[in-house]
Amino acid sequence: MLEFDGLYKTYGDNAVLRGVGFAVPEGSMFGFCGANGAGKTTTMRIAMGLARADAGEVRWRGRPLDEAARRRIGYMPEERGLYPKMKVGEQVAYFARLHGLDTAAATRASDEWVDRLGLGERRGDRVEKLSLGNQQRVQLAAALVSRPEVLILDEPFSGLDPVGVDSLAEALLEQCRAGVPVLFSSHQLDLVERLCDSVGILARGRMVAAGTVEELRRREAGRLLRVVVPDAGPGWAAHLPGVRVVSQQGGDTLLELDPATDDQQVLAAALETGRVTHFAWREPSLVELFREAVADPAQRQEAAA
Ligand SMILES: Nc1ncnc2c1ncn2[C@@H]1O[C@H](COP(=O)(O)OP(=O)(O)OP(=O)(O)O)[C@@H](O)[C@H]1O
Repeated sequence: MLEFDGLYKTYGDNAVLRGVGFAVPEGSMFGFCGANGAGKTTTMRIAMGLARADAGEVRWRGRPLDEAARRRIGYMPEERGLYPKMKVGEQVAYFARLHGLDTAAATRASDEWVDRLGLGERRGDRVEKLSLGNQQRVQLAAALVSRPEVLILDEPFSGLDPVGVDSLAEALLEQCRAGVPVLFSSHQLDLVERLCDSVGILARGRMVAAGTVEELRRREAGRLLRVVVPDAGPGWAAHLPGVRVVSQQGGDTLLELDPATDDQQVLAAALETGRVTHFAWREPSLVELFREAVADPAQRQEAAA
């Protein structure tokens, strides 16, 4: 288990982390989400010893991470860290040697990962000649080449085309299946939903939501109602008590109901407009869960008032 426990970090008067805690079991994939500037990179940098926490610690298999343990972590930093003049194959082999492989093993591992990430034909090219997405693949190969026990990846999918996304996703799932805990940050919530066993959403210095996507959904279940009323005017639901109109396109309306609101009253109001062709609870998407979780509670109360 990779555990983040009670992390605090303040830069000047900016309290970035205010008690961040979560765990990534071995063999599972954790999607680390949060708005820009929420503190995801800071959390990962603390794990890697690149920033110091004011309080709290990160443990791997019950022990606080030290330099030796960190050498067994595959890390992809946000700022990336490739040598532009080095050739792709040499670059990946270089990272393998940094993690303790001898020259022959490093070359073999480099060849394997360069091929698996679809860079075989670029092996002899300098990194600087590669597109951004291909440089990203080299960076990933560098994180994977030492057969790490843990993977910590800062926005590994950003900038990749769909084929790149698929090959990266497959590589990460394979690591998971081999028992490696994988933590990655991403703003691509569809990907997080598709790949991750669990998700954490960071906001206001804390994990405001964490669990499987199913658990997060259940927490919000029974709140989103889709009603299709083809003959209704645009404002038909605007003044219903305990109801917020999330979206409306033509008669296709998505409503959020307060827990105490009676759905049958909403149905009655819908019928008053004419035909009702669809009336059903809808599971929130991860994007909707994210919006809900990161929304400032004070603003939400204001909006409801
Ligand atoms: N070295 C630093 N000195 C001062 N402030 C910093 C430093 N590093 C990060 N911060 C601040 O900490 C906050 C969190 O930044 P961080 O990069 O961890 O967020 P993030 O969730 O990774 O954001 P993004 O999704 O945009 O990458 C931001 O307000 C940032 O300006």
